[in-house]
Parts: sequence; structure tokens; C-alpha cells
Amino acid sequence: MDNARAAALAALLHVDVNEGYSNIVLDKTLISFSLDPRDKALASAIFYGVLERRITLDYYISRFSKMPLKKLSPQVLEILRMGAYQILYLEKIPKSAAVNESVILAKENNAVKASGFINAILRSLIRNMDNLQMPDEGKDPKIALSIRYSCPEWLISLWQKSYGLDCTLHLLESAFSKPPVFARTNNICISEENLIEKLNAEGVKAVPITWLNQAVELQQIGAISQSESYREGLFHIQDLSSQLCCFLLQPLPGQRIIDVCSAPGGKTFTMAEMMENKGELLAFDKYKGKVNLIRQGAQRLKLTVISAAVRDASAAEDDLASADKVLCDVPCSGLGIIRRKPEIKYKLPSAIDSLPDLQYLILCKSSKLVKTNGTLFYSTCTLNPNENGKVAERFLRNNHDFEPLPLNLPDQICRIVEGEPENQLTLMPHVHGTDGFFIAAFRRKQEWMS
Ligand SMILES: C[S@@+](CC[C@H](N)C(=O)[O-])C[C@H]1O[C@@H](n2cnc3c(N)ncnc32)[C@H](O)[C@@H]1O
Repeated sequence: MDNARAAALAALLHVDVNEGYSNIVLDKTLISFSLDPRDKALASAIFYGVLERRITLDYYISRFSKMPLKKLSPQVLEILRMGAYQILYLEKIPKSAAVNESVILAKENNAVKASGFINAILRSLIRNMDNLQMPDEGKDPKIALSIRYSCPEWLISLWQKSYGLDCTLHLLESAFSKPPVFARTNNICISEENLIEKLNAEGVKAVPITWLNQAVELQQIGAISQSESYREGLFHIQDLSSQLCCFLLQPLPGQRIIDVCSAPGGKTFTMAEMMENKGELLAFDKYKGKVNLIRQGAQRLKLTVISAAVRDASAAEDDLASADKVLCDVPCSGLGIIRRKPEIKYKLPSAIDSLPDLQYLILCKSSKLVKTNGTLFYSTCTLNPNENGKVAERFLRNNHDFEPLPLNLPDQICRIVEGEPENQLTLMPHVHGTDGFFIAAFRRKQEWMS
């Protein structure tokens, strides 16, 4: 049996049926198939490639299928997508092998009857490869873009309306780029310079990010979580957008800080390190299992300043003592991280419609925890003004005891969204090299001012 392709198929079917996050599903599947490193790499390439290009692949397959794709079983459709992906995008795989392996996969996955159909479609695709055409952009540009970039039309419309066509094209292009991996040095245990030296000695190429303290880009990472530096808690993996968010919030040693949506804990850890592990850092999340992740991470990083607990930020009526700084890194649609989790772009718009009200509620409830003159931060990893600027503006309109807190940006960070207020920042992959991300900052006024 070809284990790499079998693993890719199992993971794709899991994402289809159970809507799991691609990285978690793939990790678990790779472990259960016990693949060697080469097969792991092939399974990952096919899995992510098929997810990223789903709409484009379906367009090509439907050229040669008399049967509407909706009528195919999930197994048959995913096997066809996998075969088509290998033929069209994986140059190192012989086309005949892509077909033959797809037929075998069908036979091994309760799709014996469909194996002839799969064979015929993939062979037609190979025969017609030189004449394959994308839909005419002049006729219906949105459909053409949707098929070219494998992105639903509603998302293209949203971005075009919000950020303009040029920016949208860059965002669509960046969704296919390999996402960089960044780490945050645990300055409690090691200096950035020594961490880089140690990682390099362990075979991980590490390069400092000059404009952001303690941030390091990792290249050739391999199994980073098995490395000695990781086990010793000398860093955690974190995108620059999240590191920048913590930098702008400026946690200081001795302060009391509350992170209301903290799991798995990335920003909590960075803030604790900036606090030099001194003061109080309350880290909450709605889900018990996720709170355990915060605890495990804090333990590995030796960050004793963190107290993690279950708490629902949208319902909380507790009497927590107020804090110098409160961070609301709210649940969101995740449209800023589709290059890391391509399945996110296939969400239905109806699945994200209710988010702004929840985000606003969490922000309002959490604002009650901020001291006079204290700071409130709101952040998302999405590129959707309804979840970003509009929530921030609604908050200021209805909460007169808060004022916008201008963000003191590093010189390297320019604004990409025209007319963006000084207390907000939208980050984009093609401009800032970060995930798509949004930050808004507020300050609680003196009582006589509100
Ligand atoms: C964007 S993630 C937070 C990421 C985290 N701040 C970090 O940097 O690693 C949002 C988190 O909010 C949690 N969450 C969702 N609804 C919540 C609620 N009502 N109250 C508290 N946490 C919630 C989710 O479980 C999820 O872990």
C-alpha cells in the first residue's frame, strides 16, 4: 500500500467531514500512519496542495467528468483531486504514477467501481494538459479569479470592497506562498544571540528580526519540537504579528495583566517574558482542554507569573480586580492565516456572520476589567473589517469612558489601509511579511473625563 497517499486521503476526508484544523488533522494522521520522513513530506505536499487548490482542481476535473462533482462520493472526489494535483503541480511525480496510484487508492478505499472512472478522467486530463484554459477574465472577472486562486467569490468580493483590487490580488497570491516560521526568544532563560547560536548548532537556521526585539526567523526547522532548545523552553513559535501586538501593548514587570482569550497561550507567554516573569498575568479561555495547553506551555517556558483558568469572556460577571492591561485576542474567522490553514477560506459566509457581535460583547465585558488610565487591546487574525475596525469603532461609540490609544509603530511598519485611525493597525502578508492581523488599542479615561 502507498502509505503517503493513503495518509493524505485520510486527512483530507477528515477535514471534509469533521472540519478539523488542517495542521492538527495532518499531524495526527501522520503519526497514526508511522510514515518515514520522505513519505511524510509527500503526504503533506499532497494534503496541503489539494486543500489550497480545491476550487481550481474541481474546475479542471469537471471539464472531463460527465457526472456532476456533487454526485461523487467524498472518497472518489478527493482521490480525483489528489491525482489531478499531482499531475498539474507536482513535476517530480511521473504522470503515469499519479494515475496508477489513484486507481489503487480507489480500490483500497471502497471505491473499486469508480476506479475506471478515475482512471479515465485523469488520463483525459493528461492528454489535454497543453490546452487547459482558465475561464475568460474579461467575461466574468470574479469567477475567473475565484478559479485561478481557488478562493470563493464572496471572499474576493469582501476583500475587493474593503482593500481594493490591487491589494486583493496580492492577498490571493500570498495565500500560495510558503509561510515563514518565527520564534520568540524566552528572554527569562537565554539571550537572543545565544539562542540563535544554539539553534544553529542544532541544525536549525535562525536569523534575528532586527526591528522586533527577541524575534527570530527559523529556516530548515525539521522536527523543531524535538529539539533540545524547545524542550528546555528557550523559545516558543509565534508569528511576528502576535509578537508585534504584545510589543505594542508593552507589558511591564510588576503589572497586572489579563488575557481573556488566551489559549493556546502564545501572547500570554510573550507578555510574561516581557514582564520578566514578575507581576500577575491571568490567562483565561472558555475551554478546559485549551486551558491545559496554556499551563503546559507556561511550565515548559518556566513562566510562573501565569495563572491559567477557565472563564467565558462573553458571559463573565465575576468580580476580578481591575488590571493595568487587558488583551482581547478574540475568536475570529481567521481569514488572515489561510496560507497556514487553507481550509479556512472554504467556510461559508454565514459561519462568520455572528462573530462581530460575539467579539463586541467580549470587548465590552472585558473593558470592565481595565483600571483608570489602563489599556485595552483588541486583536484578531482576520482580514475582515466587520470583525476588525467596525468592532473597534462600535466599542468607542458606545463606551465613552474609553478613548483611542494611538499605536506607536516601529518605523518598518507602514499602514496599508487608507484612512486607518491611529489606534488601529491592519497587517498583511504581502506588505509586512506577517500573517493577516488586526490590532486596536484603547485607554480608560480618568473618571472626570468620561
Ligand atoms: C484567537 S484564539 C487566542 C489565541 C491566543 N491569544 C494566542 O495568542 O495563542 C481565541 C481563543 O478564544 C477562545 N474563546 C472562544 N470563545 C471564548 C469565550 N467566550 N471566552 C473566552 N475564550 C474564548 C478560544 O478557545 C480560543 O482559544
